[in-house]
Amino acid sequence: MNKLAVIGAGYVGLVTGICLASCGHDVTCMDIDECKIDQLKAGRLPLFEPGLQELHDTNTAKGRLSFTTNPEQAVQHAEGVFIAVGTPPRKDGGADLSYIHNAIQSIAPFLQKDSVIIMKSTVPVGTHADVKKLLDRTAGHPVRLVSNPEFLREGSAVNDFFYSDRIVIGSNDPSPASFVEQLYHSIPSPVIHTDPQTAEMIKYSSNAFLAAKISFINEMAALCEAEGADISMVAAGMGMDKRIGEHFLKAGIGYGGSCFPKDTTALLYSAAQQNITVPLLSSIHEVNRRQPRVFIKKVLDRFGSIEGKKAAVLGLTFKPNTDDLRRSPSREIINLLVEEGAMVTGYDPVVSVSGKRVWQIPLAQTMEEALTGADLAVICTEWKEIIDFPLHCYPLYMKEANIFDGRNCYPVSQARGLPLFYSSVGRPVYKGI
Ligand SMILES: NC(=O)c1ccc[n+]([C@@H]2O[C@H](COP(=O)([O-])OP(=O)(O)OC[C@H]3O[C@@H](n4cnc5c(N)ncnc54)[C@H](O)[C@@H]3O)[C@@H](O)[C@H]2O)c1
Ligand SMILES: O=c1ccn([C@@H]2O[C@H](COP(=O)(O)OP(=O)(O)O[C@H]3O[C@H](CO)[C@@H](O)[C@H](O)[C@H]3O)[C@@H](O)[C@H]2O)c(=O)[nH]1
Repeated sequence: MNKLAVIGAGYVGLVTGICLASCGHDVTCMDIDECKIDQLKAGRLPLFEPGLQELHDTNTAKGRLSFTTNPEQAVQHAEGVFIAVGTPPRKDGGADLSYIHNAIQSIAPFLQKDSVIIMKSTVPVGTHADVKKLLDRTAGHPVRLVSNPEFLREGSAVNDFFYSDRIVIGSNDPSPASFVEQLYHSIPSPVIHTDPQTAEMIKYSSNAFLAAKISFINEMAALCEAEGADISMVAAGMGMDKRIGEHFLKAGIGYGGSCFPKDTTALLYSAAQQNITVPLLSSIHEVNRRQPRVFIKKVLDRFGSIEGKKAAVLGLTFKPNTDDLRRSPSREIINLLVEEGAMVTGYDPVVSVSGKRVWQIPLAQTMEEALTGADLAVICTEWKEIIDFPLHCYPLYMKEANIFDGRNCYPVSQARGLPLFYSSVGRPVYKGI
């Protein structure tokens, strides 16, 4: 068992720290955000992630987890130090590495001579070499640095950590690489060892490929609508081919979140820096950018104008089982509805109860409240609560049950015979009114 530090107690930092504590390691999580650390010290997680609070409580009780804002305290005895700070997009699309640089500068003076720094943050190819130089210079001695990108998904992060499809370890030196591998010894996932730049590239290529699957299926959905085919069945039929695979073929209003949008643009930026044309990559991004507007056109086609209409937007987070609103397609959908003059009320199973004020719109406390008196409902996130809310209940609350389902939550057959209008993505429209 090892003494570890995690720098950055955000999504990845907390999942990494708490799960590694569950593997038996002694972990200190450090963040510059005092509110976050105070909250963590008081036993509350600053984010919603199924299963994480329970693991946090167990490991805190066992004395394996602690939290601090002090970099020296975090790293002075640590054999391994994970860097998990953000790498948000800059205006030009490139990744902003200033948080990485600041984190390195704050910890380097306090590192043990033989400790291993492990890069969990998603960083552009080539960053490893630059960070290594910065580390050596600031620490005043050579520091061992390993690239260890993270592949967890929000909403299923705990499971993804313990049952990861692979653990990628990028290093030119076998000794720190095997140190990192043994940290994960209780996790039954295959390990792939590469050089650092290949590890960095695996992360970006994986996200770009998954984003490509989504943009591809969304483009096919548009064709399905024109031809009267059903994208759900098309995806099922395609996915049965093992070479294609069934996952990430759900058509909808496009991908959001803190990763796909920023990582595809960062890759585009890197390609431009290298003077390499990447038309496929550009299209993935472009198709996704257009997707909310394509969806709202269905609303406008139905109503002509939505000026003064009451719209309920169901689901605000970028996907279910998280409270993360970063780059959520719901935001663009809401902006477009408001731009067209609609009066929007939002509902989200997690955000509504949090008491947060989101995007300047009123939030209802229940789905029924959001739907009451509405002229149209737009489903943006496939929360279980929304899927479980039967289609036949919409007309009970709405002024007129015009439902625009951006996540294909219901089988179209469920609409049959009901007094409602049901339009989804890539599937036949049902006009019961
Ligand atoms: N969110 C995901 O699902 C996910 C999955 C895989 C990889 N990633 C990558 O992991 C990295 C972190 O993402 P995230 O979603 O956890 O970000 P986040 O914004 O949730 O958390 C980052 C944290 O780092 C802290 N921080 C900033 N500067 C610091 C410093 N100098 N010292 C200590 N703490 C500092 C911030 O206060 C914040 O709490 C990114 O590179 C992201 O691309 C994210
Ligand atoms: O078939 C699909 C699958 C996903 N999405 C959307 O794609 C976005 C991202 O979803 P998902 O990938 O499940 O969530 P993230 O938590 O953003 O995880 C992605 O980004 C992380 C950060 O890099 C990686 O670690 C994960 O492997 C990668 O899946 C969400 O808006 C989803 O609604 C679709 O529209 N259709």
